[in-house]
Amino acid sequence: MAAQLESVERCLEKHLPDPELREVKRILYGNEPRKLELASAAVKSASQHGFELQGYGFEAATEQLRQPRKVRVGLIQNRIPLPTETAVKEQVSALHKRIAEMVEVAAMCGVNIVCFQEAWTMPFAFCTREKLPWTEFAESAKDGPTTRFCQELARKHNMVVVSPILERDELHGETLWNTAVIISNSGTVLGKSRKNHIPRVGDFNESTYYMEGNTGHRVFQTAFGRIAVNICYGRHHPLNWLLYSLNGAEIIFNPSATTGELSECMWPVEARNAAIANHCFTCAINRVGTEYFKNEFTSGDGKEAHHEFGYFYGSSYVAAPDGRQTPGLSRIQDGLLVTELDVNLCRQVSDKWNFKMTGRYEMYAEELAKAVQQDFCPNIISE
Ligand SMILES: NC(=O)NCCC(=O)O
Repeated sequence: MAAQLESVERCLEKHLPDPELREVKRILYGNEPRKLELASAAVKSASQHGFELQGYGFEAATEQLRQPRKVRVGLIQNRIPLPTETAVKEQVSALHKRIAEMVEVAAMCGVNIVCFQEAWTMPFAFCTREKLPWTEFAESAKDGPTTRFCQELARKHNMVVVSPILERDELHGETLWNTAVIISNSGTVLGKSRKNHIPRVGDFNESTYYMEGNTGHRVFQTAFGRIAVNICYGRHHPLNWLLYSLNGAEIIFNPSATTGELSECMWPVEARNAAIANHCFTCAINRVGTEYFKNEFTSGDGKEAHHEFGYFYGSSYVAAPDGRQTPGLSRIQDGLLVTELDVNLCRQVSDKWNFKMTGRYEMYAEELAKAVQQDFCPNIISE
C-alpha cells in the first residue's frame, strides 16, 4: 500500500480545497518556490523516456554590491533498470544509458551541477553481505569506466557532475570505499569525497564492504559555487553537515539510498534542517523502487529471511537556507528535479538569523574535547 502513494504533496493537492491547501503548504514547506518554465523539448523528452520532470526556483533579494549568483542544480533519482542477477557489465551499461538520457534533459533545462543517487552504478546490494558479484561493481574514482563516462557528460554539457560510486582504491591495497567523485564542467576530476558514517541499522550492512571515509569535510570550488557531498547516513549527523558548512559549502548534496519503514518520516526533516542550521542549500536524493536479491538474507531480528531490502521511496528535494523546500519528486517514479538557486540567499539568511555568529563553537569544541576523553565525567548536577 505505502508504495502506491505517489507523493505527500500530490495527495494534499488531490484532497484539500485550494485556500486550505495553500495554507497547509505554507506551514509545512514555507512559501512555495517559483515554478520554473522548462523548455518544451525537455518536458517532451522526459515524458518520452518515462520520468518525472519538475522545476523550481529560489530567489534572493537584490543586493547593491553583488550580482545574483544563480545556479541550476539537477537531482536525479532512478530505479535499477535490470534485475540484480543480470551480468555486472550489462547492469552498469544499462544504468549509464538511463543516466545519459536523464542528463540530456537536465542539459536542456540549463542544469549546471547534476548529482546522482548513492552508489548509482549498482543495486544497493549491501543488505546481502555477499561479496561477489557486488564488489565487482567497484571502480577507480580517478579513471574507472563510470568516471570516464561522467567526464564525457561534463564536457558535452558544460556541467559539474557529482557521481557517487562504490570506489576501489588501487593505490591503497584495492580497498573499497563509498565515494562521490566530483567532476568539473571542464571534464577534469576535481576530487572525491568519501562517506564519513557507515550505517549499522536494519539491512544496511555496509560495514561488511567499506570503512568510514578518510577524506574529512572537503568542499569543492566549482565554476558554479562551492559544493560538498554528505553521503546518505551522514545526514543523521548534524556535526557532519556543520563541518562541510564551516569549510564554506554553499550547496551540500546528500545522495542516499534509504527505505520506507526505516526512515521515511525522518527524510523530509533532516536535509531541510541542515539547510536552516547551516545557512546553505541542501539537496537530498533517494533511489526508487524495490530491489530483489536471489539469495535470502536475514536482518538479525528474529524475523523471516527475505529477498528485498524494503521500498526505496524517491522523494528527492532541495531545501533552502530560509527553511523553504521544493515539493519532493515522486515516491514511485524515476525523476529529475531542476532547481534554480540564487546562492546569495545563503549570506542573506546568515545575516538575518546569525547562526554562525551566535553558535558557541569554542564552547562546543572545548566540551567535545572533554567528552571524547576516556576519563570524561558527564556534567550532571544533582542534589
Ligand atoms: N545508504 C545508507 O547509508 N542508508 C542508511 C539508512 C538511512 O540512513 O536512512
